[in-house]
Amino acid sequence: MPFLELSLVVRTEQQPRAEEALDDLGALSITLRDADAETPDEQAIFEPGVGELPLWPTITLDALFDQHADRRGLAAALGELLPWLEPDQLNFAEVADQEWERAWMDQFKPMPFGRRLWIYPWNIEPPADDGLVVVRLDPGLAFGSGTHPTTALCLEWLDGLDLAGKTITDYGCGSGVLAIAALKLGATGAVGVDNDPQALTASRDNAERNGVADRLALFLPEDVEAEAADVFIANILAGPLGELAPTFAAAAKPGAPFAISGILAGQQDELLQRYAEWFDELRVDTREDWVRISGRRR
Ligand SMILES: C[S@@+](CC[C@H](N)C(=O)[O-])C[C@H]1O[C@@H](n2cnc3c(N)ncnc32)[C@H](O)[C@@H]1O
Repeated sequence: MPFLELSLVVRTEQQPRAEEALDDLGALSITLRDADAETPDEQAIFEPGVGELPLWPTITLDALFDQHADRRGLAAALGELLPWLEPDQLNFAEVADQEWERAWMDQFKPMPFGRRLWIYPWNIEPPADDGLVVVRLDPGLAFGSGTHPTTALCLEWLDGLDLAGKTITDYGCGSGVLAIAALKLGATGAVGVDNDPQALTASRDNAERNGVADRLALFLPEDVEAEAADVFIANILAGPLGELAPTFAAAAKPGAPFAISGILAGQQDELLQRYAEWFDELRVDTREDWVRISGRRR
């Protein structure tokens, strides 16, 4: 399937906001490159999804959209989200599906999180060891392989909970990695929510791959039909986390442990204030430049 690629050249300090805007507009994947690199060999490529903050002075963000996406509409919406954007910072191209989005899978190795949990690429056979909880994953174009610090923060938090017999809601499920990990750690049922239909497809495929599809219900945000859960987790971005706080409060049972991530260091204070309306025992944990807030529904 070919894609529409929107490339954006920005200064380093503009990158987080530009990436958030592309994500909000529904980019299927976002890759970061050094805009000043002259040869492909010099162009270190960051993993898809929300990126780190590289030291390059200028950065090219390559965002993939559905091939039928409206170029003019995207350019106008970006102009509203990023008022400093000049037309010459933007470029559209059609790209063939060269499976390039999978090239990074070669770098994707088994990774441990917490005491028992491991994420394995779908094409590597895990060892037979009853003490390990293994999630087999093919993120495809959806975000969530475990390589990003925010996913890692969430996986470690899940590994530290007693999930036996519990239900969980994973809001912004991406590849389904968190919901599937929770099910493999003992949760009886999970709800995954994402506003990207491609993420729901990836979550379903991964749930099948892990033999937990019958315990995972998947919804677009507008279609959610689910009771409040025993545990709640959301790894999105600070903006939507702030807006969705009342939705999350309603989705978590009284006393439910909750965690949110996707928060850049420095963005946590406003969220702590907002979530204190519904959640207690709030604490902040950090990994690289990213933050996880956890606590308990009042
Ligand atoms: C950073 S990824 C997290 C994926 C996975 N849960 C993980 O931890 O790796 C965020 C996901 O949230 C979804 N998302 C962003 N804004 C959303 C919103 N307002 N409602 C539902 N999903 C949203 C994106 O499509 C994306 O799949």
